[in-house]
Amino acid sequence: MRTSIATVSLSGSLTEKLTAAARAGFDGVEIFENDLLASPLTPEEVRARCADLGLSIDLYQPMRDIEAVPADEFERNLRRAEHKFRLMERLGADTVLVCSSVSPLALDDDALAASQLRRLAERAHDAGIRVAYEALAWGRHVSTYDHAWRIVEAADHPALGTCLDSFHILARGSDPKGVEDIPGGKIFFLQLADAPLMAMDVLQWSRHYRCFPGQGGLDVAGLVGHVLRTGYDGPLSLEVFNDVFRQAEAGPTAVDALRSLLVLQEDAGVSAPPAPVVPTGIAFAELVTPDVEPVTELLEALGFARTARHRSKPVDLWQQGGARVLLNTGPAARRDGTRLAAVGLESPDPAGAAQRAEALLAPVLPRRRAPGDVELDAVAAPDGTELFFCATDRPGLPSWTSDFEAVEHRPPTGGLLHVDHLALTQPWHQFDEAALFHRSVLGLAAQESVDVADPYGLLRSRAVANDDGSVRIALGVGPAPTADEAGRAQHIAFATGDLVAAARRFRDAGGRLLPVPANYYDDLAAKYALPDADLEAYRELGILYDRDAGGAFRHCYTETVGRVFLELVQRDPGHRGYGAQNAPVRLAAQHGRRPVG
Ligand SMILES: O=C(O)c1ccc(O)c(O)c1
Ligand SMILES: [Mg+2]
Repeated sequence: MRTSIATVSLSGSLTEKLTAAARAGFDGVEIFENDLLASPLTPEEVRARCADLGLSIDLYQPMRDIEAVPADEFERNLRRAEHKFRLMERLGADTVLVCSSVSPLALDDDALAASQLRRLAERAHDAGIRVAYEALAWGRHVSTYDHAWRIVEAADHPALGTCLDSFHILARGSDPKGVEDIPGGKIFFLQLADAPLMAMDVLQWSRHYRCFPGQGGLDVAGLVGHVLRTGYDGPLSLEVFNDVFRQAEAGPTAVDALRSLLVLQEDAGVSAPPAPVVPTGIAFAELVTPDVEPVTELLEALGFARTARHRSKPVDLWQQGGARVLLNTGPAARRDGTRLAAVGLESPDPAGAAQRAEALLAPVLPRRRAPGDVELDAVAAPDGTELFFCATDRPGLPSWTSDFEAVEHRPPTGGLLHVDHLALTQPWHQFDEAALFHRSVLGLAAQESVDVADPYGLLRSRAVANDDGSVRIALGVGPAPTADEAGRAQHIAFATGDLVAAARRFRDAGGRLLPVPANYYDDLAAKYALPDADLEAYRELGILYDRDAGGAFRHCYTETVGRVFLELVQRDPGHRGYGAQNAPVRLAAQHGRRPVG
């Protein structure tokens, strides 16, 4: 279907918005009046710019406070509308949005609303324009889509139809099934937005928290299904008012937006991109570091062994059980400091996973980095983390390990089994985008997002995982664009069957665990009836404890190197969490310590 986006959804000047929409691949735009008023371009120039960019102008919006007013007021409104119709002719836009009145002058009189909208439609018709009447959820007398439709039906003019907006419909809790009672030809326009579920005033909710479909908690795909069953064949158009997107760069936001529409069309059953190929494990986590010594010391104290070296690049493979860490000391490392730069995802079908990613607009990375390297499918996540779809020593598929040459090593010793989870901190303006990306591109399921108090702000965290928990990624976002190191830190968590033993071994090998205040253990003793010996060991080692219906979660942390720290985890098989309850204590402890390296 044709895709469109309202200019209000993107940041920047009108020109920047149009360019971003076109580059992302949208077919058209809704021109938001304020964007035009603030633009130095004439309407003719905007029209030409859109034509150059291959964008149609699908809607001009909004006209406000038109209908159900006293006669003299309505005459003034008609005059105002005539001006806008002439402007639309210059723009080459043929559909105008009229939102239900919020004016104190508006009367609760449907017959009056219908007759005045009919007169407006007659004038519009003469100008070759169609009027799409939309119920704002906070409209003074008309606030539901079915009410707006009854008025349109009563007005009965070919140039008058309705505009449906998923936010207004779903935020009001209207039954969307009734949409199917509207003839598709009378639905002149369809605007789409999602929103996180919040208990707040609907106007504030709409103006500040709308997000792209799939990023919030509304069933936008279900609504689209109802609309399509009417025979509606106009564009799917995004209209998102959002405080974060207003500030974020328009280019990436537009790509994010189009991805949401691609996923929405898949969910609504109108398109079938290559199916998701859900990863079945973490093949490796790659750290880049300019400062190899502290990282090596950490890995050695944890019992990792350096088992192999890349044939052509300064990359070492460190291994212990099924946990593999690549340590990259190449040029990128000197640029950005120690960070988690890439993740190898064990994939049942690496090429299929890459096709899915590409269809959903993920930037595809070169398959072969250097002559002689194994060809690997890889894409970039929104935060720049490289995701490799790969196979580890599986028959019939090239293994990424073939690029590595074994080196002599002592056996690994630390009792670590595999990667329990990865925690990737997202740029502050890309949190919702990241969750949608990991869910849709990788086929992972997202848990609810949780708020975590940091001493200097609030962090949000949302985990995505596959069914058996062999891939778990915690996406976090810092409190502000300028979050300090603790707020921006990433980590790798390794699973062990015996955390107390693993932590002791690490400490005895010279590793430093993040100390946890005694107050925490007093509280833990009050909360859970833990055996004294366990509590003593936890206190001694800085082990944190959490429990849900599925069992216990014990974890502790190493010190931080650059942006990265490591976590040791002992997870009961049924536990689904990540120790969010303990995160404030961990963050406070980390703020008190400067990272090494
Ligand atoms: O918030 C508003 O005023 C507004 C304007 C136009 C729309 O289409 C809408 O959904 C909301
Ligand atoms: Mg709208």
